[in-house]
Amino acid sequence: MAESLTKDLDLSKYPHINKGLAGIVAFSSTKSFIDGQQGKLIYAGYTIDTLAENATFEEVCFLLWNDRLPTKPELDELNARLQNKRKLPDTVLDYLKNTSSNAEPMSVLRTAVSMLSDFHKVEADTSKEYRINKAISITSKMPTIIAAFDRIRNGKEVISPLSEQSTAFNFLYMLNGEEPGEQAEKTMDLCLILHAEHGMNASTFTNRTICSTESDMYSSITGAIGALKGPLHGGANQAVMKMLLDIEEKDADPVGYIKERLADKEKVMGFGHRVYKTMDPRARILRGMSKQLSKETGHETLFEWSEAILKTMKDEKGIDPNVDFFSATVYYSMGIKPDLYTCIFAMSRVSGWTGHYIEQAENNRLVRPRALYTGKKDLDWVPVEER
Ligand SMILES: CC(=O)SCCNC(=O)CCNC(=O)[C@H](O)C(C)(C)COP(=O)(O)OP(=O)(O)OC[C@H]1O[C@@H](n2cnc3c(N)ncnc32)[C@H](O)[C@@H]1OP(=O)(O)O
Ligand SMILES: O=C([O-])CC(=O)C(=O)O
Repeated sequence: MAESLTKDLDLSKYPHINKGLAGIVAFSSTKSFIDGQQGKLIYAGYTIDTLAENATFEEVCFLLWNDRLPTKPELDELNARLQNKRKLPDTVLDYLKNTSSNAEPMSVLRTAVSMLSDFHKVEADTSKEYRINKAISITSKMPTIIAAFDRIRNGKEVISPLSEQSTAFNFLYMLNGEEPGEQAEKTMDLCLILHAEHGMNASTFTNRTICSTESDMYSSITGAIGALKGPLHGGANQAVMKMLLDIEEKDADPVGYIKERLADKEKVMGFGHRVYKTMDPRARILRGMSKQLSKETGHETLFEWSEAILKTMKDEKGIDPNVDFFSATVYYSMGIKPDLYTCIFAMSRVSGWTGHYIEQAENNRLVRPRALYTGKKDLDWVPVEER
């Protein structure tokens, strides 16, 4: 029942706090469905396996923005619109050139996306088409920001985006300065599909909360990037790689390393999930990709350690890997620097965030939960000299 507009809640009747909002259903959504017991994930009707096998990232974008797959002419049109909007405004490029080479890539991405709003008039246009246009613009520019920053910090020339090819192809081209092969493009495309959407996770919730104040899409996506950056959320993928490289550097036994972490009550990155109580279906797909790529690129040891860690976590804690665990070794095998992994996650998840933004804006109510006050009340004022 809707909260009364004339009467405040009696908080004494709500003594239970759902810490971390666990189990609270705050929105309805057509974007994705997760069965945490069965390990099933659906984007707008299609299982993640169906999409991984058949879709392109651009088709997934269309699906998340329109709740249906595109026809061929619609997909061609979306591809062309994404390709045409990849170029960054000079002011954003200047920012990337002037930022410290030690800056965290996710912080740079967050600031650069926020800067993009300067180049869009704040209009009272609330049409779906207008919002999709903004979603296309942000989605198409995020890969350019990430690749340009990485090249600048390594003293390399920035590569201008292509006005053709897929998001995955163009990103790898701008990052590496050479055209990717078919397999590299396909792997990156698959990673983008797998990370695109995941219900009411922390960054999507942040994005919808900002949207609910009738703020603009750039503000929502900027906030979402900030939420994704943390190691309990998207930041876990780079933390996984840091852990594997630490094991390598210390010449440690991966099983002993993990057992020590657990004995110290530390979290092992890339494991556990608020919703999944079994293997994350994306981790299952990424595991296969990691196995194949590690073999092809001579990183089999990293894959073997990952498998040993997986078994140890299952045996010791009964906890399964999440999407961030095997994506780390997939990106590593592709030669991508670990501190870019969360940016790649963001470059995909922006499709889900913007889909949720549109959905929230079309059926909005201000997000405003309550907190149970546990402080003192009605204290007497003590002048500053007497405290
Ligand atoms: C894209 C994504 O955001 S996927 C998640 C990425 N994050 C990570 O990989 C970070 C590591 N994982 C975690 O910190 C957690 O599993 C989270 C944050 C993802 C989920 O957290 P919650 O649902 O709040 O579960 P919570 O942290 O309460 O864990 C429940 C129990 O499992 C344990 N546990 C959960 N995850 C882990 C882990 N990765 N390593 C060790 N123990 C863990 C907790 O210590 C806790 O044990 P206890 O009951 O004995 O205290
Ligand atoms: O759903 C969550 O809590 C975390 C997330 O974004 C994901 O797993 O992709």
